[in-house]
Amino acid sequence: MVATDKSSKSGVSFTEQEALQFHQQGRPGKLEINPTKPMATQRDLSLAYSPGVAVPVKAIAEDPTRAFDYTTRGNLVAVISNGSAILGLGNLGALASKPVMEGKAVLFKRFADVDSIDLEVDTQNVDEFVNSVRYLGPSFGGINLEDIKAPDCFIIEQRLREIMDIPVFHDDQHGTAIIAAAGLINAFHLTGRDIKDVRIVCNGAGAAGIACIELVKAMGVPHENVLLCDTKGVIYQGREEGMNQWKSAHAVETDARSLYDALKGADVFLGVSVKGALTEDMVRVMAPNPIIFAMANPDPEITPEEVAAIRDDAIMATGRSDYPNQVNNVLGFPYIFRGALDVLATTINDEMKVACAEALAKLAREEVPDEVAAAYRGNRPKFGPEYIIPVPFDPRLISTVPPAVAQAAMDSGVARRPIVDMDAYRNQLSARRDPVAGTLQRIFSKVRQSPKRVVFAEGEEEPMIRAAASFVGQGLGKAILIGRDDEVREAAKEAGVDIDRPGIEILNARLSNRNMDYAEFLYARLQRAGYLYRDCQRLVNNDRNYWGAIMVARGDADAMVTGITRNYSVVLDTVRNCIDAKPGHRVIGVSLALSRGRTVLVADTAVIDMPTSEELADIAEEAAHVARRLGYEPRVAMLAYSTFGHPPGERSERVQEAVKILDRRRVDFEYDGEMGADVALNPDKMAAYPFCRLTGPANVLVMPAFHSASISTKMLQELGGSTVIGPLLVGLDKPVQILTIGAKDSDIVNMAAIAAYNVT
Ligand SMILES: NC(=O)C1=CN([C@@H]2O[C@H](COP(=O)(O)OP(=O)(O)OC[C@H]3O[C@@H](n4cnc5c(N)ncnc54)[C@H](OP(=O)(O)O)[C@@H]3O)[C@@H](O)[C@H]2O)C=CC1
Ligand SMILES: CC(=O)C(=O)O
Ligand SMILES: [Mg+2]
Repeated sequence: MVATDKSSKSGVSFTEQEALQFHQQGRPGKLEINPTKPMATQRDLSLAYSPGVAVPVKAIAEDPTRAFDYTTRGNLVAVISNGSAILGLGNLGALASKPVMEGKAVLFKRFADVDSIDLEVDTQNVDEFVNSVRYLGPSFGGINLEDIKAPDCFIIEQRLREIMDIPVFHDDQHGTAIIAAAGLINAFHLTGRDIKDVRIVCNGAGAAGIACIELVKAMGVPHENVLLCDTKGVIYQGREEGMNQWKSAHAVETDARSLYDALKGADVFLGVSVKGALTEDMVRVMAPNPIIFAMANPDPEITPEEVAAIRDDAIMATGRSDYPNQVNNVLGFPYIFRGALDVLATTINDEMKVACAEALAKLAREEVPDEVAAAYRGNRPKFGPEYIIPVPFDPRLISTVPPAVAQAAMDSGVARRPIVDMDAYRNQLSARRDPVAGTLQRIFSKVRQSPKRVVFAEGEEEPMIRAAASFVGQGLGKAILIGRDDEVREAAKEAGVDIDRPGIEILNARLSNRNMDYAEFLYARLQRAGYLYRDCQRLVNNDRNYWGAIMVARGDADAMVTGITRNYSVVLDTVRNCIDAKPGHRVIGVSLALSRGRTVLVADTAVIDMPTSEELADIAEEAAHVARRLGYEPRVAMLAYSTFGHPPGERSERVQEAVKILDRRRVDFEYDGEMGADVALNPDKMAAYPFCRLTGPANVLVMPAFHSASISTKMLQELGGSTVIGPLLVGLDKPVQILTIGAKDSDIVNMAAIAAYNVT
């Protein structure tokens, strides 16, 4: 396929082939199902399946609410579509809608830890669709209808809501309306408008359009102040063409016939139609300080650039993540369902929707605290025209929106299991956030604020090329691919990457005029280590890792990633021949192990084989420093097979001695040991040692030796389901990150960002 660049001025760009590759790589698609109970022994099987499973069966038969205790039902939402209105792409059928529905399912998981499965129902017949869904009630805690065209969606939703005793929510209607309402509340606030006086034009009289204007009218906008338009123009009283009962309900008496007519003097444009539907001429005739929400996906009715070119007084929002003010239902559905599921709500009613809109609007008006600022691109956002709505990555959403929704469900009498302790509930919600994404998001945001030039040393390798393109596409900086021009181009073609996009440079070391300088630089460092000038020349010319590391050492690049084709220790030796340790630091490897609700740093996972006590203390200091760079307040556990002297042994004594060294150094972080990993991580076990100086479970684990560090992180990854990032190489004077052989392009991008962020 021809590589078409889907780019925008704000940085995130990709080719069509990259989008396909993203979906194809690894397991095709975006989700898989994992068991939550062990299935290892005969006993496990007896409990999970016959005969043990009969016990919950009988319990549920006696009391159906027990299904929420013994099955996935309470946390499971189906995303169901027939593909009749896929985004703004039209009726492309059930199968073609699957990528969107899978996407929605993973967003449920990512943002609110709601398990979700997509179901594509292959019928365009309303009755058949209703009948396919109505009998699925026992399987799910909620039904999210998606991308079903109007007016069918109104009938389908209404019928299913009547029949089913779980929330049925057509997100394109209510999700969109809720988020748009939140944005409007704030835009009115900023422009000093009274909701009773505003004149709104909504283009698109489908699922999203009808729901948006119903909600704004419910909020106080007078009926006659809202003009609704569709492909035939304004919906006026008496119009006959292309009408249905839902449109008729919003027909008004007016002389306006076209969208242009309707927009003369209008305060608000709500676009839920198609790309390009709003023209510059139309924007010109709107009232001063117009509010323009161009929400069609994937491309808006008009772009912010186009609006900015003709007037500077508009408040502009789109449905896209790469512009300010993203009015997208992803801000709503994960949290609305989270709140609804957590109180076993029978439905999602208007009170819950309004509570969600108000909670979102309020959040955007609040000061952005430090730990949240990092989730926003560029500078810390401040409530204003460019920031009227929180961004999807705002980590506060999970602890603020579901409680508001749950409270509204309780107050309006639809909660089957009310929440007793709201504060405790908020804390539980925070722990549901995916820490992998949170940590990386923070790093990515920081790097975007000061983009770097990063060497991707193995420039002829396809994963490196894809990673370089993704790094540049995400606005993280410039990528320098080291390799022969024609080889890199050939590999880029295979990878579907537009290698000539701005921000990517191909550098052929052999042809560079810096060869001699670099060889001399290397010779000066290695001449007393048995290397001849010629050896250095050969290394510089032939070994891309030497070239890249010297570029970084000399300041010709800011950072480097490499390692997908060579052994870690070989690359590490190369790097150390070119770059020293930072003065006063020790070079070590720190791995980040991320599992649900928890991130721990493990050290040293890369360099020192059998550390002495002195070295263990150094490792603790380095790792604590990295923890702080990553935004964690370190609580360091010095690990051993023993805990506080028992059972005794030589390895444990070394660790005890390391603790004494840290005492003498008067370091400024919490540490203690020696202790076992269970004591370090489990507060109940730590409680058996009341003298332990850690104030909570450790988040930095210093291993007694390289082998235990390496073995334990690999086991965590393979058996424990943790994501392990690293080892990150820390303590070097200039940032270089080494990957493991066979790393995927997404791992490379993460490491490149970490290198650019410079954790040291
Ligand atoms: N940002 C967000 O969160 C969301 C955005 N959307 C976007 O909103 C749009 C509509 O989605 P949805 O309501 O589900 O789709 P529907 O198919 O239900 O409705 C589409 C509506 O748009 C109208 N329309 C199409 N082309 C034009 C045009 N050129 N000028 C005026 N009206 C037009 C149609 O008119 P007619 O009735 O005459 O056929 C119809 O009323 C899509 O682009 C979708 O991506 C949807 C949900 C959420
Ligand atoms: C965001 C969404 O649901 C849509 O565009 O259809
Ligand atoms: Mg949709």
